[in-house]
Amino acid sequence: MTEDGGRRGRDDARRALRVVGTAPPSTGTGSTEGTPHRPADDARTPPGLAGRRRGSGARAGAGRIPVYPRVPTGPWRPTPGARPTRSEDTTGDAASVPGAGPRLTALAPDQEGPVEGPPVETFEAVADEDAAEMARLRARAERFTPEDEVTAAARERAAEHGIVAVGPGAGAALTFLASATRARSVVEIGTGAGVGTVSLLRGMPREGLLTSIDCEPAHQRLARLACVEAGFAPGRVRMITGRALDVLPRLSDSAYDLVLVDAATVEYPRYLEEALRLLRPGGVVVLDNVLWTGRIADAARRDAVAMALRETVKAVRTDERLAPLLLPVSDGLLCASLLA
Ligand SMILES: C[S@@+](CC[C@H](N)C(=O)[O-])C[C@H]1O[C@@H](n2cnc3c(N)ncnc32)[C@H](O)[C@@H]1O
Repeated sequence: MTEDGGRRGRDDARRALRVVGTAPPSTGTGSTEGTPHRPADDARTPPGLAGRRRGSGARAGAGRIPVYPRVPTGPWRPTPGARPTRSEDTTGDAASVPGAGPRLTALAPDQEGPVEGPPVETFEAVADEDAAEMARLRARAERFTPEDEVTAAARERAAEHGIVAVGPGAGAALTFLASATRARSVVEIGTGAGVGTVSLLRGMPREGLLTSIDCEPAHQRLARLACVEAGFAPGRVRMITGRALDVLPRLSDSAYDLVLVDAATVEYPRYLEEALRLLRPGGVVVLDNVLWTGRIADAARRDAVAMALRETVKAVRTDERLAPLLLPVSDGLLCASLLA
């Protein structure tokens, strides 16, 4: 595609985002739904582990897991055009970054009340009959690639521990993307019970290394078990325990082929920025749960999760450096490749 063609397409995409106006703020239900409960030790020197930042990131047998107290947070605000500040000093071991280890749980933005702000942009409305037909097609696509016993067991453990694993369709898409891009170095933000981890590893070449970040060590134990059951050597995965936004700045610029985002939804805009910094040209970022079981399209929802997801979707659609694609599998897999 020519540059003009690319720009025209993106202009169309921008127009397709509907400005819905200032919808009445949702009151917040106190529910944690929509904030999927998303979890240092590898002797291998991973590709891209920091200590050697290149440039400034200028391109633009686990038991039952206890329920931990929520981390109090201030209200989330949209951050148009903002880049997170990162310490210049990024030397050190990513496994010992501040924030590693403490017991955290995903944020509960719905409990923080509505977010005030500019008019909401969301997806175009779809006629009911179209939606019903699409739902049927999606259900078929979801069952097109049946899961094996290993994945089914990992999924069951995820459910037992309250972890929202990637859906079957999304898992198949991850294997496909890792294989099609021959992804040798992959970052997974949100290890969970390892359903996504195993899906990615199955598509990666044998020499590939997957770096997986989660703030819950217990979740990472479940994921390790899933990897062992799937027959992957421990050296194929580097688990880093810590908060994603503490760990990610320590990974090197332009060193990764694929980044999967599946942790705290309210942090998606910042994960996206980090992911674009980590990717090499031609690399692919994949964000799970962007359709949020359809709730993202409801303009009346102005809570932090909805706002963060919309901000992320808009950023991916309008960034001229990216070739975006929304796969309506599972809960919505937003993909984008970084144009070379
Ligand atoms: C939706 S689950 C990931 C599911 C995983 N992809 C799978 O398929 O099994 C999200 C994970 O992100 C973790 N998480 C939530 N907030 C986080 C944060 N701020 N930093 C790191 N991990 C986080 C949770 O502990 C949880 O294991």
